[in-house]
Amino acid sequence: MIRVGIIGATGYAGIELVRLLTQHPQVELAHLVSHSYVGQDVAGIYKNFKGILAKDLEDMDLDVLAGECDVVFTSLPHATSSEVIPKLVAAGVKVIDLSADYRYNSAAVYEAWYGVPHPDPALLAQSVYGLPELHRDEIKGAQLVGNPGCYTTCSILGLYPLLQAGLVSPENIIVDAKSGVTGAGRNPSANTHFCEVDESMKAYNVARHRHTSEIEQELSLAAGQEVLISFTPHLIPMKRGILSTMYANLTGAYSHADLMAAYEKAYGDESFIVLHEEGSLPEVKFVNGSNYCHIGFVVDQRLKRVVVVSAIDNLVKGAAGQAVQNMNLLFGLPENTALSAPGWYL
Ligand SMILES: NC(=O)C1=CN([C@@H]2O[C@H](COP(=O)(O)OP(=O)(O)OC[C@H]3O[C@@H](n4cnc5c(N)ncnc54)[C@H](OP(=O)(O)O)[C@@H]3O)[C@@H](O)[C@H]2O)C=CC1
Ligand SMILES: CC(=O)N[C@@H](CCC(=O)OP(=O)(O)O)C(=O)O
Repeated sequence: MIRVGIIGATGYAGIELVRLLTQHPQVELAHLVSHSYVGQDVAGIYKNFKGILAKDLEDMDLDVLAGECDVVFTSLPHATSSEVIPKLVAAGVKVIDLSADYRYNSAAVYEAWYGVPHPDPALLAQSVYGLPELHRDEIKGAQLVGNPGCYTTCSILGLYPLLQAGLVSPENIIVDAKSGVTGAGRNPSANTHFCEVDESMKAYNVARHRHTSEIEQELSLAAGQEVLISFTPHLIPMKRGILSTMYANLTGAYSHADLMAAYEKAYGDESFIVLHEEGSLPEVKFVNGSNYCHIGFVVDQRLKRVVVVSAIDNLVKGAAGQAVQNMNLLFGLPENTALSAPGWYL
């Protein structure tokens, strides 16, 4: 059995990890770490676990935790993860971090977008970006995986094959994305209060959201040249789900079938990518509760442009599910172990 520890287990992404891992046949939930709920049973905080999981939350010494686990998931805020991870890595345990602290290839880019110097550039250089569809082989041999962000997973997966095949121009790409409110975490704020969000919809952090840099990092690798994008996130009144609508200029007179061939080449064997046939587009209700990313697109021949639509559940493929997918890779298990259930739909 794989002995798992989760730091930040009572946050929205952390508790989704707990939910998914209770169904994993190879996992023993060894330690659930929390600062705010020490000594309390997880089923007393999240009552959906009543009768299913009885496990007290602990505040643990990191060396003891590392010694009693084979892998530790850190599901903490940015800049908090990097306070604990160097110690865990030094103790020899595998770490999958859900924050942004180990996602970047460049400490300077992290500093520019997060406003703080990276605390450990040497460790950042050793970490692997945990998007299995793009970096599977590197992930298998990693000790530290930087699990991608939610908007970024949805957007990169939607555009990557077209840039890799040179079917769209790397210039003037627009990513317009909408997220449910769990993307902002469990701590309530004025912006995420029910009365602020319900029956409304708003763009935020326009032209300055930090996920811009993460999407650009991976799309630049795909295109083999620098890609800069316009990225506009929106908050909408639902709990889960992300829908990205992306606009890119075609480099030639390509048909739907031409572009579909590039997607099939890139994703033909992928367990979690679902390509929609011509005339069908993704919706968040198709993916919520699941680890799948649905992708569909329309070729606008009039404007020589493609409009790509992709959808994920921010808490699953956008966070905890993808982290479990990475764990499966790290331990040589079938990648879809405990993750193959379809979305909830309703
Ligand atoms: N929500 C989402 O859709 C996604 C989240 N992520 C990332 O995953 C990580 C966790 O996110 P999420 O679960 O949404 O966040 P939450 O705010 O819901 O949970 C974070 C948890 O971290 C613990 N914590 C420890 N130290 C601190 C601290 N100094 N300040 C606040 N919390 C602290 C808290 O638990 P306790 O007090 O018990 O220790 C808390 O429950 C973040 O880095 C986030 O950016 C990534 C992709 C998607
Ligand atoms: C709706 C909402 O607020 N979403 C978050 C993104 C959540 C996410 O993916 O997380 P990382 O912070 O780990 O990159 C935001 O815009 O900041």
